[in-house]
Amino acid sequence: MSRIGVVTFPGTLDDRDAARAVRLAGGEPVSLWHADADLHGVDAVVLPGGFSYGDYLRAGAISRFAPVMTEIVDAAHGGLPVLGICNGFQVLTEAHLLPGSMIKNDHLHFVCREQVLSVENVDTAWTRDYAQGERITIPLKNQDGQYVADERTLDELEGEGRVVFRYLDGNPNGSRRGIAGISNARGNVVGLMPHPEHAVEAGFGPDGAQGPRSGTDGLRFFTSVLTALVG
Ligand SMILES: NC(=O)CC[C@H](N)C(=O)O
Repeated sequence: MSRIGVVTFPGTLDDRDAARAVRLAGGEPVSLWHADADLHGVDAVVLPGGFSYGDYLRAGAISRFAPVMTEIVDAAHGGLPVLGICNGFQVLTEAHLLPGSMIKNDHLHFVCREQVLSVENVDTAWTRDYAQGERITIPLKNQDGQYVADERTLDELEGEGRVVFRYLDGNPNGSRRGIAGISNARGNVVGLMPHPEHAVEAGFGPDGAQGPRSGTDGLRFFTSVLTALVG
């Protein structure tokens, strides 16, 4: 059974939900601590949501220097699948595994809602179980969710198909070009602001592709990586 590491920093909130999502998808979650100096042989890593180090300085700016991140950055360059969800996405940009930055939502308020997204690239380790262009609904909850990058970087991301998710039915935070999530060039590292791990169990997540109150549109992130690992 594939072992998926779930990292806990001081201030992480969603590590338990991420571990549960891994388990429901059929994987074995392995807890990784911010101070760990090795990855305990995991096959992939999830950086969950929350407020690591209290979002001091800038969300993700301190976590980037945690010992576990040194290992994750090295392993990601070697092809290890890494998923950053919300605060995890912020950590990935701060660690330069993904380009661009996350700044305050344009309206300067915390947002918490059910968010519709389009899946625009199914050639990544974390999206292969979705259909190209599929519409999914998962929760969004953050204050620093506005994705920004210079025009050249944005053009490059678009040109290389690395915009993996885009907001539909309105842009909730002013993100450039409605970008909700991106990948690295190789497709093993993916980051997004909305939370797939909160939409993995029937009856508990938002309405999704499977019909009213199905609530499982996020589960295929986790089945995707398990398939990618065996395939
Ligand atoms: N849900 C989260 O992970 C919150 C992320 C982040 N700290 C923010 O509020 O922007």
